[in-house]
This record gives sequence, structure tokens and C-alpha cells, in this order.
Amino acid sequence: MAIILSINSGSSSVKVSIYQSSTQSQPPKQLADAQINGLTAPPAKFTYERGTERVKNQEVKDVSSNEDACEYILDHLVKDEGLSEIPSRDDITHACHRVVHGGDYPDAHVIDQETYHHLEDLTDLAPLHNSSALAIVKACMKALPKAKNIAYFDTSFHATIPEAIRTYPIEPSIAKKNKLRKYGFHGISYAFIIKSVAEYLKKAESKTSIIALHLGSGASACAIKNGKSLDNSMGLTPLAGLPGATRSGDVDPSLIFHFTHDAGKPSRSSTKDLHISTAEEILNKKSGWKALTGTTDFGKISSSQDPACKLAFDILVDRITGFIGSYYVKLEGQVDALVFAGGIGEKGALLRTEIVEKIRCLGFELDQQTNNNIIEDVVRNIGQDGARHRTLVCQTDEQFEMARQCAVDLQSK
Ligand SMILES: Nc1ncnc2c1ncn2[C@@H]1O[C@H](COP(=O)(O)OP(=O)(O)O)[C@@H](O)[C@H]1O
Ligand SMILES: CC(=O)OP(=O)(O)O
Ligand SMILES: [Mg+2]
Repeated sequence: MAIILSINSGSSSVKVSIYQSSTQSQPPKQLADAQINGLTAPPAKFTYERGTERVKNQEVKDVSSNEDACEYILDHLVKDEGLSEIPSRDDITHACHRVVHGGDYPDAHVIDQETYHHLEDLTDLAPLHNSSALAIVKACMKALPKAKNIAYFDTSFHATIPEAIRTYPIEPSIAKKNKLRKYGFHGISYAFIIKSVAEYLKKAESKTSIIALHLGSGASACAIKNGKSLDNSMGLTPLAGLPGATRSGDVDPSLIFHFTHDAGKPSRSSTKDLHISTAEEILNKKSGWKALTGTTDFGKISSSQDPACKLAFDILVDRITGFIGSYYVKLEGQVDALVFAGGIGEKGALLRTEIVEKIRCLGFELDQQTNNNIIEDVVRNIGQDGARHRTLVCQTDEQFEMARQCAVDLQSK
């Protein structure tokens, strides 16, 4: 019997789910689910669900980093008397960690000293993402001495992106030496999405092709051809492609040198071990919805009449429709479905309406009534009957995907 803790350290939240996995070939069973949101817009808020037990958006003090959030959640799990499966931290057998940048690792990896150092090296490529996940890995190695720590990478799913799509047209020797190429991100989520959509359509994953949108604090689009990643809008780092809560997404790379003369200088959040340039800080942390509207909450932006919010909304619609058009062509029109996922994709009925209206010419059309209902199924069809292509919403679950892969690996041993 394995007790699996799945930790998803995102750009504004830490989500932790705990599962029990028996040796039978059944999916892991979720025991409890905890989240701390709003790490970029304090005060942080705690949400917890176990059976019918619920805590919703309780403000928490002294939680300002992803590491604090994880410690707070671990403490809550062990102290919850209703969670009889884990009376102590020693009962946790596996800790699965979402590590955004995995470089060339094509699969998940057990974290030992050697892997840990390799992941630390990769932090230079994604300083704003990997460092918080690694801080949690380090904390778990100490706080959960009996658990096996395993890293699951956002990049692994995209190992299939073809050379002409992943290569940047720059000096090849420098690109090779410095590992400068498109990696693609949100891959744990896309692995969950393609599996769930194929199951919903009753098709083999290897015969399912979709355009998927993971729209959360960080947002990306993905073209999946016959079950495999063909392209993703993120690049060397999660900065490329769509704008996000605090990220600019694609801009002309020269822009930053006109924005500030200090672009190349270390930012104030740089430390001895963590090197972040002013340019990275501006484009990753001081742009996106936050810069345009003052809030990172896309729910608020969607329902506001403020012209700045309307502009931010229209920018996202424009950038997303651009990627859909491009991926539709790359997939030669062989598209089983357009799939919305992530907090904004799952809850943003108005955003879905405006996007699908813009791509009507490709054969997508919504059923407004279903689109406006609260969606609770894992996959829900929101498309109009008779439209050429389906439109779906998928409640993606990165924690479950890691636990599922962990359980599969356990059974194959
Ligand atoms: N009703 C809504 N309409 C549009 N966006 C929403 C709505 N409710 C929440 N959101 C947005 O979902 C985003 C968070 O998505 P999530 O996938 O949980 O993010 P993270 O990247 O932190 O995992 C936030 O920008 C939040 O404002
Ligand atoms: C890769 C990435 O952008 O992740 P998140 O959306 O969780 O910040
Ligand atoms: Mg996320």
C-alpha cells in the first residue's frame, strides 16, 4: 500500500493532493486535497477538502513562499484526525513533485543527490519556476525522511516536438552548448488532458489529435497529434507564447532594451545562488494582467467594464486565436477537439464564447447553455451539435497525473 503525496508548485499557488494506491491496477484514490492560492496577491488563502469536510479560502498568516505553503499543508494533513491513513509524516511513502523545467529528461526521475544537483543546474534556465519547486523538494527530503521523492517534469511530454519546431534560428554551436531550444511546458497537464479526452471520445490516445489550451496563471497552447506533442507555445522558458498573470508572453526580443537600460543587470531578487536579470524580472513578474490591470485575477478582469480590463481580455483572445489558427494548420485540420483547461479555461465562460466566436470559420461552435453551466465533469462537451469540430472543457489535474504515473511505475516493478 502506497501513500502518495503530489505537490504542484505553480507561479501563484501550491496545490497538494494525497492518494492511496493499492497494488491492484486501479487508479490512485484521492484522500484529501489542499491548496494555498494567492501567493502573488497576499494574503494567501487556504482551501481543503476531505470527503464532506471543507475549508474554503481561509486567510493564512505568515505564508508568503511556496515552501511555507507546503509546510502549512503538511502540518494540516497530519493533524487532521479524520485522515486516519496518515497519522504521521512517516506514513507518506512517495512524494511526487512538479518540477517545471526538466531540460532533456524525457521521464520522471527519483531525486537523489545527483539528480538534485542536475536540477539545480537547470534552475538557471527557469529560475522563477524551478527554484521554488526545488526548495520544496529540499524541505520534503528533510520533513519526510521515509518518502521517496520523485520529480515529474512539465517538459517531458514535449520531448516529441520535431527538430524544425524546437530549434531557434540562432548560431547552432552556441544553441547546443547553452541548451537553447524550445522545451515546452504544462506537459503534466497535457498528459492528463489527452488521456482524459481520448477516454471521453472512446478513441485510442495514439489516434487522438487535439488543440489544448492550459490557461492558468501561466497560459499555453498545445498541438497534440496522434497523442504526442507536436508544438507548444512556451519555449526555452515558460515566458514565451501567451501572456499570463504576471508574464508578457511573446514580445519583440529587442523591446526590453528600449524598456530599460538595466535589462542585463541582476534584478533585486537575485541572490548569490539564484541569478535573475532585470529583464527576466520585468517580463516574468511585472507584466501580463498585473501590469495592464493591477490584478492577477482573470475572473475579475472578465467581469469588469474597466477599459484596461477589456483590453487585457481582448489581448488574450487575440493571442489564443492566433495559436489556434496556427495549430489547426499544423495539424492539417485533423482535429478531434479544441480543449479548454486550467483555472481560466475551466471557469471562463465568456472567454470561451469570444474565442470560439472568432474561430467559427474553422468549424467550431458553442452550445451557449452548456457553456454557461458550472462544469464539474472531468471532460464536458460544450460544442454545438452538428459543428464540424468538438469543443470540450477538461478539468485538468496535474497532481492526479503524477500520482497515476507513480502508481503505474510501482506496479511495473
Ligand atoms: N470565473 C473565472 N473566470 C475566468 N478566470 C477565472 C475565474 N475564476 C478563477 N479564474 C482564474 O484562474 C486562474 C488560476 O488558474 P490555475 O490553473 O488555478 O492557476 P495556477 O497556474 O496557479 O495553477 C486565475 O487567474 C484566476 O483568476
Ligand atoms: C509552466 C508554467 O507556466 O506553470 P504555471 O502556469 O503553473 O506557472
Ligand atoms: Mg498551474
